[in-house]
Parts: sequence; structure tokens; C-alpha cells
Amino acid sequence: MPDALMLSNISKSFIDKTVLDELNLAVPYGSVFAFLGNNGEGKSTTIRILTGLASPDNGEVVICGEPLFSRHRRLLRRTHGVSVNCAALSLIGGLIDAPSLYPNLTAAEFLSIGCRIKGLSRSEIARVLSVVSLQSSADRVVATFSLGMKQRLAIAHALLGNPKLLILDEPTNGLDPSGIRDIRKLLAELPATTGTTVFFSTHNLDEVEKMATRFAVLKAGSIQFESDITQWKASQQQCQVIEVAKPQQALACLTGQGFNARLLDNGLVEIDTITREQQAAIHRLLIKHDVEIYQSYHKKQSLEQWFTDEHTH
Ligand SMILES: Nc1ncnc2c1ncn2[C@@H]1O[C@H](COP(=O)(O)OP(=O)(O)OP(=O)(O)O)[C@@H](O)[C@H]1O
Repeated sequence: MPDALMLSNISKSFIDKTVLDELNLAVPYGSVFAFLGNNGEGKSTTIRILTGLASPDNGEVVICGEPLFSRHRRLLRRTHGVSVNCAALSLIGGLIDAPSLYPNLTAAEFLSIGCRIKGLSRSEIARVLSVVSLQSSADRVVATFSLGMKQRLAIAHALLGNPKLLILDEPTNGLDPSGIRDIRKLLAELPATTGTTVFFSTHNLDEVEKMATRFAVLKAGSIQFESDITQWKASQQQCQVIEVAKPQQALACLTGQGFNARLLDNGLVEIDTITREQQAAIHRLLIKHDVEIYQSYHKKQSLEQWFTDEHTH
């Protein structure tokens, strides 16, 4: 099975600035793929290219085996001059920038316009509303929706026709915590509920850890790092943090036994650990040396900390 999305050697420059420089990326079927990068690294430019809103200077975009920019198939010539292969475009649902919804229409009326444009049966309306959990709001006027509901309606609109690949630019931007939770749950479940692969850009690294299955970091025009989330988590340094009555004595005991331990500014002792057996050994050792333990917890490096350390310089 081909990847849901493949970018090969994509380059894009604006006047004298090269934004994308031979970018290569493969998004496997069934993944929820997070596309990370600092401001101005070219995430939106990439998303505009892979939704056919802009063309690359060089390189190829392939959606589920269909080239997006092809001279040899039936072409849709857009007003801004980008020629796109309709067969590839029909496999994508996209949500870029803030959703443009008609405030005076009901949710169902708004979606019916999308159905008409795409030549779909009206039964699609109930299906997509159910996917985004808005069935009970089908006849409500959009102007009365919360921001989170509007975003879910915009995603429902992008899901009309059951695209193979949903592409979203910062889908939780501007939402409150409950709106973020709803979108996160919705997107994380989409591959299982509708068979749609999800590709989204974001600045919210907590969100990536909670809902993505894979992520890539864009820097200086190409992918600097890419990994499955589970593999990344397994590879991260883990440590035990303890609060004790005598931190200096605890530190001496632990380093004397070969543990890699350090005293933090706040008086806590942090010890690099890998196994549960090492965690148990730490507690046994301190108790044996009469060091009282007030609290002890296991800590893994967050994606946010890792990103700040590795990719913000
Ligand atoms: N149409 C354009 N003309 C000239 N420069 C552009 C154009 N579009 C984007 N750029 C430049 O390309 C660079 C990448 O912009 P882009 O919006 O893709 O970054 P981004 O990673 O999405 O940033 P952010 O996270 O802030 O949205 C920026 O320096 C931007 O100024």
C-alpha cells in the first residue's frame, strides 16, 4: 500500500528566500502525523503546497499513490495559476486557517452546500456530523456555536466525501482547554472511525504527545528529525526524583553506588534510571543509610523540553 502522503525533494523559494529545500517526508496510512517547526520554518507553505494551493518550484507530492501536480491527467486550473490533478485532490480534505462558516445557516444547511459542490448525497451530512459529535446541533444556527463547535463543523466539512487524508494547519489554535480536548479526541480516533489519515501542523507539543502516532520536525527547509511517538518516548532519558531529609548524604550514597545523580536547585535529587529494579534499589539504599524519603516520583522528559533543548537554537 502506498503512503497516504509522500513529499519528494520539495523546494520552494520566495524572491531571495529559500523556505523549503529538498524536503522529503512520508506519512504512513492510518497515522496521526504531527508536523512541527518553529515560527517561519515553512509549515504553512508546505501545507499550502500539499493541498494544491501553491505549487513547489521542484519536487513531487503524491497522495495515496496519485501525483498531485501532474501534466498528464485531467487538470484543474485554479485562478492563482496552480495546476492540480483532480484525482489526487479528491483524496484530500483540508482545513487551513480559521474556518469560514456562514453564521446565519444551520450546520446541516452549511454542509449541504459542500455536498452540492462535491456532488455527494445528503446522507453525508448526518455521517460527518456524527463523526464530529454534532448530530444534535444539526439544526442550530452556526452563529450560536462555540469556537470549538465551529472548528468541529469545519472538520466535518473537510470530511465530506470521506477523504483518505485530512490536512489541518494548527487545528487547535485559539481554542479553550475543553475545545482542544474535543478536537484532540476527534483527530486521534479518525483513522479508526473513518479510515482517514491525519496530517496536522502544530505548536502545541503536549498535544503531539497526547494524540499523534508519528511526528516530524521541519527546520532550515527540510526534515531535521522524524519518529514514531512510542519509539521517541522509549528512547527518552528517564529519571527518579526524590525529596529527602539529607540531600547531600543521599547524593553521596547514590553516586558511591554508581548511580548518575545530581542535586537540583530546589533541593531535590534527580537520578538517571532505566529499570524499575534500579528505582527499587535507590529506595533500598537510602533507607539502609537512614535517609528519610519524603517523596519520590518517576519522570520522563516531555516532548516540549526535548524540542526546546534540541530545536530552538
Ligand atoms: N507568499 C509569500 N511571499 C513571500 N514570503 C513568504 C510567502 N509565504 C511565506 N513566506 C515566508 O516563508 C517563510 C515561511 O513561512 P510559513 O508561513 O510557511 O512558516 P510557518 O512555519 O507556517 O510559520 P508559523 O508557525 O509562524 O505559521 C516565512 O519567512 C514567510 O515570511
